[in-house]
Amino acid sequence: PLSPGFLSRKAFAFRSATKAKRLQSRSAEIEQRRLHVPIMDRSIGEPPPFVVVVQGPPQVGKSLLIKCLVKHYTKQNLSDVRGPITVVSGKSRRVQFLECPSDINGMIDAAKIADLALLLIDGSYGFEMDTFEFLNIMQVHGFPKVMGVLTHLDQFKDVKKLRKTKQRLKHRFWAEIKEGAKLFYLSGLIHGKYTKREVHNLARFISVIKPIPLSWRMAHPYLLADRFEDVTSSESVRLNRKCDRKITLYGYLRGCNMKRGTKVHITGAGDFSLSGVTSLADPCPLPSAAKKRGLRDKEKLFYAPMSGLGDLLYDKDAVYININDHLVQFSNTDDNNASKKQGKGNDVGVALVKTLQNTKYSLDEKLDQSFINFFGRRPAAQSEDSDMTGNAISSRQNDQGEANILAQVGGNNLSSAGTLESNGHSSSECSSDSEGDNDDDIQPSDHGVDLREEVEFCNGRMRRKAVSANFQDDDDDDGSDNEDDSHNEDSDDDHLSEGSLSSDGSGEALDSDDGTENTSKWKKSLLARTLARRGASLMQLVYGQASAELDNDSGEEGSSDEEIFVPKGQKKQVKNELPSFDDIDAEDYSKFLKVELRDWSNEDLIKSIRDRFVTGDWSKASLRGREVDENGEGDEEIDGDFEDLETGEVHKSQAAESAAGKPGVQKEDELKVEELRLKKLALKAKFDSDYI
Ligand SMILES: Nc1nc2c(ncn2[C@@H]2O[C@H](COP(=O)(O)OP(=O)(O)OP(=O)(O)O)[C@@H](O)[C@H]2O)c(=O)[nH]1
Repeated sequence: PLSPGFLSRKAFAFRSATKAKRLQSRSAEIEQRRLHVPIMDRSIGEPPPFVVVVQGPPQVGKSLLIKCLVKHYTKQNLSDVRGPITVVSGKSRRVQFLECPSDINGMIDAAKIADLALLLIDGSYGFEMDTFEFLNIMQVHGFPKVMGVLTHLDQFKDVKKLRKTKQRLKHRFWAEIKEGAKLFYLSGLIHGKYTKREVHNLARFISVIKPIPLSWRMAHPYLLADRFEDVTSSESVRLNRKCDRKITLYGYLRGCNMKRGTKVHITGAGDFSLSGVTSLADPCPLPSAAKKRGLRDKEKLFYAPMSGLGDLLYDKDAVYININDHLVQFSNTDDNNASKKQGKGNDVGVALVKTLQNTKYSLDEKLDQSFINFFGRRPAAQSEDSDMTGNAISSRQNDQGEANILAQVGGNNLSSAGTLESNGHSSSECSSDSEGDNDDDIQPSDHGVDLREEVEFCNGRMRRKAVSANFQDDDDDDGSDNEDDSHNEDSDDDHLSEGSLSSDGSGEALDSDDGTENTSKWKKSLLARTLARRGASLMQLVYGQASAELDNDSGEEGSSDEEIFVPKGQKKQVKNELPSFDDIDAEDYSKFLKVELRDWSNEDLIKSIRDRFVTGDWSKASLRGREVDENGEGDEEIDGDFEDLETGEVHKSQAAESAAGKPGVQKEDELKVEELRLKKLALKAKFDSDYI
């Protein structure tokens, strides 16, 4: 029989007051969050282009993908991917592609401005550490939309194995990012390019993705410079090569408005004050806007000044027309690949003339600067002038502590990869067991984490494989293949349907609130790895010596042990590099960290700042100070003169005494002293008459 209590209960009603309260506050919180979601202000004009950062380990196909996408949108062949490339991708949408450098500093910079990150993964090799490092960095800067792209899938000869690998990588990608995160497959190359159909589908995906409004970015003005120019007068550069430069930076302003005179931080260069901001004509307007202006007969669909693509350059007060290099054979351009454009190969004569154009110093100057090195030791690296070169997103230092530590090891590996790359990109199998230095497992295994870094020599270079305990890379096992991957064999329609699904926000972004069962432990592992490295002594890593000797090197100048390890010139340079108060860039506060403190027990130093604590005439203040002093017997110099009222003795200042030789000055001083004395006598007489 049903109890009366049960009958009186309503369906879906709360039974516990606390639970009801909790749910109520949660729904109120969700509502508030919805209300406070930052919204892009479209009233000012067209929104700036959507930034797509293409990231991946070296040689994964980043440049090729950007070239293919640019070709898809603009029908233009891009010879070189340099700097941001803006293309019109739809009636009311522009996309700015940016290749993320393979070093950690570049990754940090790129993560700050990415609206969408395309994570390129070499399907034939598997996940590499670069991907996880980039994910970790993005987590710090506000997570944008993320999409994985698998390349090098044509290296699988066996269809079955390809299918299995795709599935394995997809599940791992989901586990690392989020269930349902989009992973795109680029099945191979045709005539050295990705297939048109796949590029088309990827472009459709990119166009449907909406950027996540990140509150910090919405509240701060920032711009990705797509062009920069040094406008310092050549005369001042000639007089002083290290003079303060004036740089003009061009780019789309994002976030909010920038104020005139505000301070800006340029990544890799430091803090600077802005001398002016000007709005220019849009170099890559939307088709609708271009029509309205009616100034162009041909729609311009791209803008990539750093890559040398495009014929017009917009300046503050001028528009420049680029003439193709083959039309002006010997003009001095900064395009290194100019000869390639001609399609005739490298002509010796042309190359000679071009090198002459690039000569900065005459032969005499070069001879003056040259020196003979008797020993094989490298001279202390000369700090060359601080010219900004290349990409506006350049390397930056000392910003993200954790990331920087990763960079130390990552950088080493990458640089070694650079030297090995000259062997060429061979399609040989990984030779992980053929070399003595293989399997340098940097990761200490006693952390109990599921992500491990495995350095190995593969395809002609060093690669850092991201090995997970949960996802075995057992390519060889050809066990039962009857998994349900019919949905995974992607037809193009599959891509599109998934695309529309992910475009409503359920797909790519890593959301910390949900997806608990799929949250991977890679962040934890990276942190553990970083902490482990932090403790390691560089001395020990490089020389295999106990670091104890290093600790007391500051005290012992001529320690013979040090001289073995540190080239003399370099050691001196390191010491000189410590900035002092005088040469420090006062605007860059980060540099204060290394400042040498002054010795404030030094009497002269104290005197040098004495004036800062006194307003008005120092001599009077000093006089007052001395009058207050009861003894009047200090060793300090007396700057003013006074009369001791008790003894009637007149003390003269040293200045007055030294000036005694000059009659004019002496007279004036005597008059003053006399006047003062009389005043004091009058005061004394008044005092005596009152009290005695
Ligand atoms: N077989 C095959 N080769 C590919 C694929 N994707 C890229 N490549 C080749 O890989 C090489 C490197 O491609 P890039 O686009 O220069 O790679 P990247 O990532 O820009 O390289 P870095 O700029 O050096 O980091 C090129 O020779 C490409 O043709 C692919 O899917 N299959």
